[in-house]
Formats: sequence, C-alpha cells, structure tokens
Amino acid sequence: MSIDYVVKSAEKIKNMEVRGAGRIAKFCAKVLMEYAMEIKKNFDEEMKKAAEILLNTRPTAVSLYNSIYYVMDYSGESDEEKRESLVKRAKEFIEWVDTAQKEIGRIGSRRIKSGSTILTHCNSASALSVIKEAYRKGKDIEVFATESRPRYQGHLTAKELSAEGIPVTLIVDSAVRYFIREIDYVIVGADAITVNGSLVNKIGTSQIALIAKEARVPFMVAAETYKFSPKTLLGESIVIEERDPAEVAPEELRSLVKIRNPAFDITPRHYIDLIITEIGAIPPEMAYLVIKERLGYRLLGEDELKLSVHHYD
Ligand SMILES: O=P(O)(O)OC[C@H]1O[C@H](OP(=O)(O)O)[C@H](O)[C@@H]1O
Repeated sequence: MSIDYVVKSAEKIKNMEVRGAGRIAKFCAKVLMEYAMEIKKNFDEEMKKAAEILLNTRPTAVSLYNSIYYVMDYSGESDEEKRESLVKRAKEFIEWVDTAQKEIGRIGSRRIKSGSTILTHCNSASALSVIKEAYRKGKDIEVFATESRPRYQGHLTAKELSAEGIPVTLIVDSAVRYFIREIDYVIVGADAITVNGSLVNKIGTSQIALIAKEARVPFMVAAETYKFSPKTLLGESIVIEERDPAEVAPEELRSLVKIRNPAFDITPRHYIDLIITEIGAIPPEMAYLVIKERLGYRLLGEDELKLSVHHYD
C-alpha cells in the first residue's frame, strides 16, 4: 500500500462519497491505521504526510481534526512500538464513534414523547440515532425531513427512516415555516460545536432554528463530544466550506451569474435548547467544559503535531 491509498481515500471525503461528520472521522482513523500497518520505514514522516492529506479535505467538520489528532498522538521509541500505539488509538477512536452514537440515541430518545412529530435537516447519524431509538422503544412518532439542497441528503434520511418503518414526509427546505405548527421537536446533527455553544451544521440549519424559536418548538442538537472544537477555545474560528457551484446550477447559468455554495451555517447558542452528547444532555453553555475536560489534552500537551492545514485552496 502506498501513499496513493491515502490520496484516494481523501478524494472520497472531498467528493462526499464518504460523508457525515462522524463517518468521515471514523474513516480517517481507519485509513491512518491501515497505512501505519504497511509502512516499512520513516514511520513519523510517512504518518505525518498521510495525516496532512486527510486533514486537508473538508475544513468544517471538526470531528475530522479530532480524529486525526487523537490517532496521531501515538507514543513509542521504535517504529514497531509507534505502530502498535497508533493502531490502538485508531481502534479506540472508532469505538468512541460507535458507542457515542448509540449512547446519544439512548439519552436523546427519552426526551421524545409518543405521538410527536420531529423535523430533521440533512442526514445525521446521531440525530437519526435518537429518532430510531425512540421508535424502537415503541413511541408513536413521525418525521418531517427537509430535502437539504444542493446535495439532497434529506433523501437519504427519508429512505433510512422509512426502511425502519417510521412514517416520513419529505419537504423542500423553504417549507419549514409553513409546516412548523405540525412539529413538536427539531433534531439536527452537528459538524462542529464552538466553545461558546454555537452550532455549525448543514446550510439552512440556522433558518430552521429561527423558525423553531419563533414557534416555540424545542431545537435539539445530537453531537458526540468529538464534534466540539478545541481550537475555538484558543480563539480560532471555524472555517465554513464553500463547495463547487456546479452542485447548485447548470453551466448555462454558471456562465452568466456568480454562484455561492456554502455547505454550512452557524446557529448561535440562544436558539439551541439542548445538546445531546454521549456524556449527557447539556445546555449549549456547557460547551466550554466539554472542550476543556474531554479534549483539553490536544491543546495543552506537547503533542502539537504541527500538521499544516491549507483549507483555502
Ligand atoms: O456525524 P453525523 O451526525 O452523521 O452528521 C453530522 C452532519 O454532517 C453532515 O455534513 P455532510 O453531509 O457531510 O456535509 C450534516 O451537516 C450533518 O448534520
């Protein structure tokens, strides 16, 4: 296996063949582990090269950064010891993703009353874990899924939930206010949570939050603790990914007008009622503590791996 394998894997993340904040984090841990098992010499340099390639794929999902930093925080003297330590850390991270999503389902589903209608946006494994678990517990629920232009991840959500037997209504993104009176809860996922408790999630999320607040519908976020951004504790802001205009309009229009295609937006914390994490349901104000207690080792240790990030190319 050569570095080409890492480059090809990074390409899958960029073109969204592998997508969803949790899924890409888990995928990166797996690719780093597989690459580490094949390296014959110059372990540190080779791993650093691989980590940088993966890091420079999608700038917003902080889970990617947290996954890479977690795995790359290996120790050992010889290459063999380093490899063993890295593989162990990668397996730990993968396990973290799997158990966190299940736990979020367990904790979040308690909040859902039978007979309710839930609105979700995009396609979040964590948000759907809450919904599916509520349904499995026998609660009578139904779901409104937004189509989530321009990539239509809402179609994935609709298929996934209806395969479970949950009744789903698919709506266009701009119909949320029209239907809000029929909704009891909004549940979305997260690409990042900042130190002040703001949510970075699929474009359109902040409009939904605004509508929910106006209608007094609880707005909940399902986010594993590796979605919290340690860098924001040091004052850095989250980079919002702008994707190819070709996702939005055909060439005949692109040649006439400018097109902007931000993939994410920011929902301030006062629109968020609750963040459901694997360590409990918390108010957004507690984001600071989660970052300090759970992810602080990334900031304080001498493990600043000095990987270069060029997200603007
Ligand atoms: O980790 P989970 O909960 O699956 O997904 C979290 C978020 O990742 C997705 O991003 P994209 O579709 O990869 O751009 C959506 O914004 C979704 O809410």
